[in-house]
Amino acid sequence: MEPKLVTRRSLSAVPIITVPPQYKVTKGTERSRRGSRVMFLDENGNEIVDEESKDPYQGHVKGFSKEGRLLPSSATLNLRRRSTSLDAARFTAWYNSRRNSSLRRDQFLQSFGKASIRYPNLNDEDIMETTAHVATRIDVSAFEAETLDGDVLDCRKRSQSAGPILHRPSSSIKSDLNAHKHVLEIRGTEYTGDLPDLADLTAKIRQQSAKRRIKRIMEADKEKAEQERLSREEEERRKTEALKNRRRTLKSATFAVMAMNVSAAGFNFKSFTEKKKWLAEKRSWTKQIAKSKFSWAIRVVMVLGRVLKALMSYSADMTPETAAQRSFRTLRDNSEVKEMLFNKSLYQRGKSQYAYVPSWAKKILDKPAMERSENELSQLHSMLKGLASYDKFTYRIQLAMCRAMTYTKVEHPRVILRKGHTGVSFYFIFSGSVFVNVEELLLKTGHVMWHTAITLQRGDSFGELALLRNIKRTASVVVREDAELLVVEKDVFSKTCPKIFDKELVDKIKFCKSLSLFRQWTDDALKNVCIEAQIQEWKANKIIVKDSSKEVEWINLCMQGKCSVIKALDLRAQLKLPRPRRATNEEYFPMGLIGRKRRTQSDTSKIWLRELEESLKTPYSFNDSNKVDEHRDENERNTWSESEYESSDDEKNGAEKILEAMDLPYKDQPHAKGDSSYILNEDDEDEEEEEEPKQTECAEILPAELEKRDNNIFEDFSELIKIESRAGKLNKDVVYLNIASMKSGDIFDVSQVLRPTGRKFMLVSKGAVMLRIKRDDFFRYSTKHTLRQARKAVQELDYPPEEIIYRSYNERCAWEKLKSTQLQSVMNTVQEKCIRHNISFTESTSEVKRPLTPARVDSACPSRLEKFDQYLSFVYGSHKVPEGGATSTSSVTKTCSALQNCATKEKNCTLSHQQDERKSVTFAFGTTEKSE
Ligand SMILES: Nc1ncnc2c1ncn2[C@@H]1O[C@@H]2COP(=O)(O)O[C@H]2[C@H]1O
Repeated sequence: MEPKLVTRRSLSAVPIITVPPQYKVTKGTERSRRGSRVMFLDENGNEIVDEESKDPYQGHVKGFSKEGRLLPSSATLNLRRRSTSLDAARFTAWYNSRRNSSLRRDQFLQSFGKASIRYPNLNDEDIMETTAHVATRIDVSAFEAETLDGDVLDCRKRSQSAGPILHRPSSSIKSDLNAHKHVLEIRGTEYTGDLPDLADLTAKIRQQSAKRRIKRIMEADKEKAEQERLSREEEERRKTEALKNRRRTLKSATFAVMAMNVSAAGFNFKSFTEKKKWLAEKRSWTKQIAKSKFSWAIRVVMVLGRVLKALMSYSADMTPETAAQRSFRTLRDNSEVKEMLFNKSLYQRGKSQYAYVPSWAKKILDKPAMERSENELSQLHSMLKGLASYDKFTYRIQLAMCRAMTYTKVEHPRVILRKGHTGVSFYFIFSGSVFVNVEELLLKTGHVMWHTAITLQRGDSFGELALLRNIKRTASVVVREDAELLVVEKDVFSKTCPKIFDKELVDKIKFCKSLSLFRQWTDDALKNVCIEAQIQEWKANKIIVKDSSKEVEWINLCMQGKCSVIKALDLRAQLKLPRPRRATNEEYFPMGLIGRKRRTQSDTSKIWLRELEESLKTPYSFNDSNKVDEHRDENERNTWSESEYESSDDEKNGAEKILEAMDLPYKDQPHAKGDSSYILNEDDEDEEEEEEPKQTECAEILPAELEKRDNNIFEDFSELIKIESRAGKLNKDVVYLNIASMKSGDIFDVSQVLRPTGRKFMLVSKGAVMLRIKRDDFFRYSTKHTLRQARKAVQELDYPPEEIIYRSYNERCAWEKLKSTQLQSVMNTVQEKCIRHNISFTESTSEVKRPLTPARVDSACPSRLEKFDQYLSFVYGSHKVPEGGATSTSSVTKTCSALQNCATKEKNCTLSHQQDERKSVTFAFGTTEKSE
């Protein structure tokens, strides 16, 4: 008997239960009671309908046919439930999971228990085929056991005699249900396929359904949110629209009202324009008033500020000094708290150093020596100034080295020099650091070991020994940190530099010998002082010393050319002149101080070297006739000559003197002289205290800034006056007076050198060559006797005291005033005459009506005075000019006699007490000196 395949869509996924004849079907399962309808189909697949009610039969089947007869035992009843969507979903999940397993399709169908399944993925015909031969074998229990959890029957209740019972298992039954066992039990050995794991299946279905549910919920939420958003937007749009409409309506209403008003009032275009104009004017007045009020307020604030400032300064002047202030001032004056005070200049100097060689300097250093311009050399020189080893050379040697040096960069751990090699260059370290390694003989063990003698860093130099002593390299130099080196070649360093040094030394000694200050000095002492001394050339108008009371490190002597000694007179401060400070002997005679300087040179191009050597033959021509050394013993003076000096110095050539000036602590060691290749060491233990090189942090400075910096140091005098004036247009309280001029052989502020007075003078060059001697050296090599002599010699050279300078200035001012008054009176008389004679003075069209003033006459001298003469002759010429021309007129005579008187008076009063011309005070206003 073939079961009929139910193909109706509504029943498509609903399993059909075939009831074997021997079973009774009990009507009314739990599920059916809850709504899953159970249908009974006959063997043809038709619904069994209740005879009486004509409704589909839903009661239990007790083996009756639809006619109420008992069905034959062979009859088959198809019992089916109405599907629910849940069933279909579960089935799909189940089917999918099974399909993916290794279960064969027929087995699946078998295991599922039905052939009457319709599912889109299954071919109807396939199912038909399969179900045809399996349907008979499948019983209700098998289906029930395999079907979804809700429909699993409790097979334990089943008995051979009892009919199948369709009911929902209770949860307790479900929990310990072991379905596959029952399936096997039911199926016997016929079934060989995989058995579904019900727990897995259930979990999977639940999981999937939960996921779907969540997805559905999320989608619903999303949709809801979207809808809400849309509705909100719509709402807003509607609101805006409404507002717009309202405004539009309002506008049109207002316009209508206005129009009505205007038409009612009778609009007058003229009055409207006037009113508009008036309103604009009113606005501008208001603005102006506000502006003027504001400027008034500013002015008031400024005036108040000034008043307050004045009051503050007045009160500061009037406030008595507190005890603490007084004691601090005393300490400061006595230099006892010198270290405590912040030295700004030192700080600035530190800042201006370079960390690395700047690119512009590298460009210059790349050029051949001959192509480097003077300007470039001075830029290089400015950059190198401050390097300790560079500063030890004299100015001319520094310049020679600047012309010749090259740049090189070496990286760690390169060996720059090797012990025993022939020396070819001398090196300055600009950045980085190097080890100097020497071979050391340990006397205790007899071992020779390499030992780092020193770590050299920025500002140090090396490689001089082999060049100056003409020996092999005495040590190896290895790069410690990547280093930038400035290299000076052997020719320049060992030949030219000593020559320059020798030449300069001879000049220096010769010059010093000609001065009274060094009259009593021995040759050796003089030579020692001169090794350290420096020759410097100065252009006109450069400030050599800005404040003599502070810059006491050097003694300045004029070798050649001229300089002016300037006193900046602060007119406000004249009433309380500073009391000269008396220093202790120790402070000003530091016999134990040590100071050093050095000189070197270098280059590649031989032409410039030859030129330089040629130029060395010309000595500095300092003025011997001007020397103050009038009382000097003629014989003693004659004993000194260049040739004698040279012959007396045989044992020390220029190179050795340079080494001396370089002040190297190791220069006398045997290895440094080439006598031994080892340093002898009695200690076995290496005590290596490596000093960390201090790298100066600083920014790169461009040449322009460098120039500026140099200008700050060696300022222009005219610049200085400009700067001073800038503060308050023209600073009338400070005047610069030229109190003396220096020529060859003069010493600047010599009294300050021997016993500082704290007086401030400025030294300005008019184009000069100066010799700077270190003050410490001067005192180190001088004896009591020579000092006494020096003091006596320089007594006459002191500058006039402040009182005298001040008085001279006042007298000069009085004279100027008198002069101008007299001139004015002459001018007035002349002008009166002109007017009386009704004659116009037609000197030039632009000056016709302008009265002549003394200032104008003064500024135009002498041409103006000539004109004045012409004018007088014109006036008197046409009306009988008296004999003798203009000068014989009474007024002019009167003027001349007045001028004469004034001049005499001035002459008398100008430093009448000072006979020496050095002490005459002339006046410098700005850079222009007004000579009498
Ligand atoms: N003991 C030392 N301490 C510091 N530097 C040294 C010492 N010995 C030699 N040098 C330097 O190392 C350089 C090696 O080459 P030079 O001999 O030409 O010059 C040498 C000096 O500049």
